[in-house]
Amino acid sequence: MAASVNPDRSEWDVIVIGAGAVGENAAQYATQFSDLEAVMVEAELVGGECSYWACMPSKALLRPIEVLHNARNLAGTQQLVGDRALDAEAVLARRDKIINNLDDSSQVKWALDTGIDVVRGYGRLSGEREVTVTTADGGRRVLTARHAVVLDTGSVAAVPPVPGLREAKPWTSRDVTNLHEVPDRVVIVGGGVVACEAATWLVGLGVRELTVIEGEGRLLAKNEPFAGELIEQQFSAAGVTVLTGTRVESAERAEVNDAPDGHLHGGEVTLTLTGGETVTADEVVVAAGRKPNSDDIGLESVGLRPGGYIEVDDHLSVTGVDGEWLYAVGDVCGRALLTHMGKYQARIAGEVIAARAVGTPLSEEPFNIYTDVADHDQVPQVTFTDPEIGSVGITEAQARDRGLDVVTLEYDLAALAGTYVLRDDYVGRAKLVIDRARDVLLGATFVGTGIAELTHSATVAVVGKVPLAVLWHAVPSYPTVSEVWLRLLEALNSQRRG
Ligand SMILES: Cc1cc2nc3c(=O)[nH]c(=O)nc-3n(C[C@H](O)[C@H](O)[C@H](O)COP(=O)(O)OP(=O)(O)OC[C@H]3O[C@@H](n4cnc5c(N)ncnc54)[C@H](O)[C@@H]3O)c2cc1C
Ligand SMILES: NC(=O)c1ccc[n+]([C@@H]2O[C@H](COP(=O)([O-])OP(=O)(O)OC[C@H]3O[C@@H](n4cnc5c(N)ncnc54)[C@H](O)[C@@H]3O)[C@@H](O)[C@H]2O)c1
Repeated sequence: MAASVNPDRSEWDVIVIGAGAVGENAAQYATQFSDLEAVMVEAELVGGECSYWACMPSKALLRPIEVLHNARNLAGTQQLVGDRALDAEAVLARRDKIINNLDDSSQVKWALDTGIDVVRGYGRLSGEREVTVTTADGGRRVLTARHAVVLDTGSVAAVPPVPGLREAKPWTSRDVTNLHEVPDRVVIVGGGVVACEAATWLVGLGVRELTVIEGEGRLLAKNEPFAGELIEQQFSAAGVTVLTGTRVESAERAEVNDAPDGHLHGGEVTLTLTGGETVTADEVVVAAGRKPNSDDIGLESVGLRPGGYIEVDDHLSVTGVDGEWLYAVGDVCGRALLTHMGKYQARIAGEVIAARAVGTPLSEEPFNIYTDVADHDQVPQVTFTDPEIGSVGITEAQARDRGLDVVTLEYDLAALAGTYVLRDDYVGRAKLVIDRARDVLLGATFVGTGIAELTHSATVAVVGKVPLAVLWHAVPSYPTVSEVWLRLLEALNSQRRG
């Protein structure tokens, strides 16, 4: 949908460069309770990576796999589904519906209906409060902001500097979430969140030979160690080869093509690994982290160095720029590369912009709407593997690295009545990291079916610094997975009495 904005208009109160889910929130929060007017400049699709190439398509692909696995592992439904495979075509069709066939009309309509303008084109800062937009036809449009410019330019998949890898035109997260053909043999470079989720749906969709190569000593290295270990066990049981502590030395692909996202990018590809071992596959997926989109957005025009994550303060103002007019939110600020955290930052930035525009002082009280608290060690995340991983706060290793005196508790989730009825072969584990002196939770990790929704209870406990003595009175319903709270607190009580 073409954005219906007066082509001669050049001034708004707020300009947001990048209309990802995060940029949309920044524009909304800056304008909804103020007299400010905002425009979003978008080079591709309004809704950004999350809506079309990341969260939404990936979760659309994973959901049928989870349902099938649950049905396969439950006497009664097991007899119905047997070992039948998913209807891959139907799963891909549902994925396409969920991403609106890469059509952003409904998101543009939302913006315009909300009173937020949209300018299509590539935006670059070209001075203080000034953005120059290059349109698809090569035209240029200079926009000025009366109050603020917000950078929400996101990130792209980082391709490690391995000889031959870039030339092999590997799949990235864009291809693997938008796949249209299911390769027979796949090798994934990286063993983090993107890799583990993608491995889950690739196997579910029928990839016959899958190898995951992770440079660190374990999968999902940012989580508590048991999370990656449980996922590795599940992958091995599904026939996936997991090579940890292994790096790719070189890649070779004789035939490459210009096929669009999600189609094979050439003939077979061979990766040579540390030690000289080789892996050959029909497609290679690079899932080795992200790179911020900050190289070519005009940062130099306001005295900042291009490239890298853009540093912000807790009001999401870009540091090193005077006048409190430049903000950065979402992946490009590097605080937490997650949609929900980016949107939280955007809500803060929007409120700050609206307040500063009318001279309202920003509250310095804890837990106000103008200050980023959660990005400091209170970030929740759910990884939708099978089993799922939910975590919030810091791990035991992070706590100990900071010299904190912590108590840890672990519990086998399979030992609960709530999980016993959920799935016949339940596999799962929970861990709490407790600050001994303050008797509050610093971190929690749950691995298991049905834990995604449990994660928020831990987030409330961590952010609210709920004393464990108080948590004892938060009684979990029976029989639910939440009963793990009771078991963990019982374990703590016995430790203390013991
Ligand atoms: C495979 C995958 C799965 C994921 N799943 C989850 C999940 O389940 N949950 C979760 O919380 N997070 C998930 N993430 C992370 C999440 O996608 C990102 O954190 C989120 O998209 C960041 O939002 P953003 O608005 O900052 O950036 P983006 O979504 O990247 O949006 C940036 C926008 O800016 C535009 N843009 C860039 N430069 C310019 C410019 N110069 N001018 C104009 N427009 C520009 C881009 O076109 C884009 O639309 C996933 C990521 C991947 C890769
Ligand atoms: N469910 C979710 O919330 C979800 C899902 C997907 C992605 N994300 C977000 O997207 C971001 C990007 O995910 P990601 O998985 O790309 O990054 P990541 O940082 O989580 O994992 C990348 C992994 O690749 C490994 N690696 C890097 N270079 C390598 C090499 N040359 N050889 C082998 N291994 C190598 C790293 O050691 C690391 O473990 C994450 O920060 C995550 O927050 C979130």
